[in-house]
Amino acid sequence: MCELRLQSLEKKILFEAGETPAVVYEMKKQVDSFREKLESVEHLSWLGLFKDLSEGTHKPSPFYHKRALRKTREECEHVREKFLQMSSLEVSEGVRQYLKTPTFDNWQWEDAEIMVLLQVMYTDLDFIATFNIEPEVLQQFLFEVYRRYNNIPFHNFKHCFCVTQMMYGLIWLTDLKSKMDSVDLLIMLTSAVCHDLDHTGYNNVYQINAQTELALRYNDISPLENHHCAVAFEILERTESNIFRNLSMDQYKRIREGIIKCILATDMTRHNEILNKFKLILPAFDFTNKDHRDVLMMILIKVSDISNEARPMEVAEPWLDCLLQEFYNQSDVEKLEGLPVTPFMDRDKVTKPSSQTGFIRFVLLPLFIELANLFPCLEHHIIDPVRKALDYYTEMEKALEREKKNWAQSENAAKSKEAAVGRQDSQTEAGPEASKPDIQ
Ligand SMILES: Nc1nc2c(ncn2[C@@H]2O[C@@H]3COP(=O)(O)O[C@H]3[C@H]2O)c(=O)[nH]1
Ligand SMILES: [Zn+2]
Repeated sequence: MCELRLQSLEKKILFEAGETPAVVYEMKKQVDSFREKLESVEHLSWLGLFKDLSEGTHKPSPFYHKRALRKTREECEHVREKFLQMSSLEVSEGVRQYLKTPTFDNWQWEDAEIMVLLQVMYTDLDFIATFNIEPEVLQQFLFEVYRRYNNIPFHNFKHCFCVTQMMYGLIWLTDLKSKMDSVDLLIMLTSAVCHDLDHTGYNNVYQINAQTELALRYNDISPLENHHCAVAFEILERTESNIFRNLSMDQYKRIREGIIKCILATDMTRHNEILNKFKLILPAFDFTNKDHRDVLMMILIKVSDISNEARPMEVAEPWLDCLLQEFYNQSDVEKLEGLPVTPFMDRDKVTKPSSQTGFIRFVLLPLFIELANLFPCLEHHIIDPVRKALDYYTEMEKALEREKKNWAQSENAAKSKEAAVGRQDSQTEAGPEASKPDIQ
């Protein structure tokens, strides 16, 4: 409204005075800046900073604007400066060891520090020395990766870090350094770093149903995963951020093939296909067999990708809140746009515990158990916490059911009481005659 009025005023003045007066120019600037502020902080509503006025009315309301996902230049420059300042500092031995465990708490670290921790992983796996990666190139690569993760609730830079950190932890816990060569390990870590680049918070089903640019580009075949992978190689195309620039052509080819395989394996529609392949080779698993190693690498990135529940409850639970925010947002948008609504994302159908008990029982545990068949030490590190989480959410689900039942009962009791009072009132209103038995 305000903007329209300004436009018409501006036109009038331009017509009469020949140029835009300073006062109108100033007002225009203020309107622009206010609009920008509104759009760029809209996504923060999931933090509870903004009230959703439609709450309780079941009116769908997307909580972040599709245009406001990208990081601003200022934000990136600020983090980059901090990262570069910190990158020369020595990270203590205690932190380096902690970084190798699934109990690591990502919420204690800000983005610039996370970039330093990623640098530590490349260093401590000896990649810097083995593949002759220059520190500035690794820093530029990590910065480009940071820049191309969007400001969305779940598939953001912190998720990229968690997946990479779990992969890093699994490599150490299972002593993969003694079983696979450095190229494979480099493929695994870098795939984890890049696996969700430029995710916009809307899954493949949405991309396909909404016929987005990505779905059109990739013919509905894993549009997101293909995109994450393409963005990874866009970053690696540039000499200044190409951490593989000192490798031989053959090594580069092998790494490219490996990264593509790993990132494409994160499409959950391929879950059963990949898990069944792994189950088939498991009884005679052979680390010298390339096909076996390839399947294991796909399983490891899949496990890392969905491993939040393998972490301590204080770390895992906030991640579930973030995931549900992203799910609910997608289903709200689907409702608004008249697209089929993805059932497991629908706020009218899914609760926190119902989402988790099903996911843990039917997806997480069956996958994790197979990996632990190959590496029994993982039972304690990643399966025990997942079982605990399952108990926790099963209890929460029961409590919720009880509450629903109690609520329904008290609602019914209130209704019958109201009805009884209503009957009494109507009898009194009709007067004593009305309550007399009919004697005719
Ligand atoms: N319900 C539930 N789904 C999860 C969890 N972690 C990962 N996922 C799902 O698994 C999917 C893995 O691939 P995506 O990142 O596309 O999207 C992820 C979510 O849909 C979790 O803890 N709970
Ligand atoms: Zn992911």
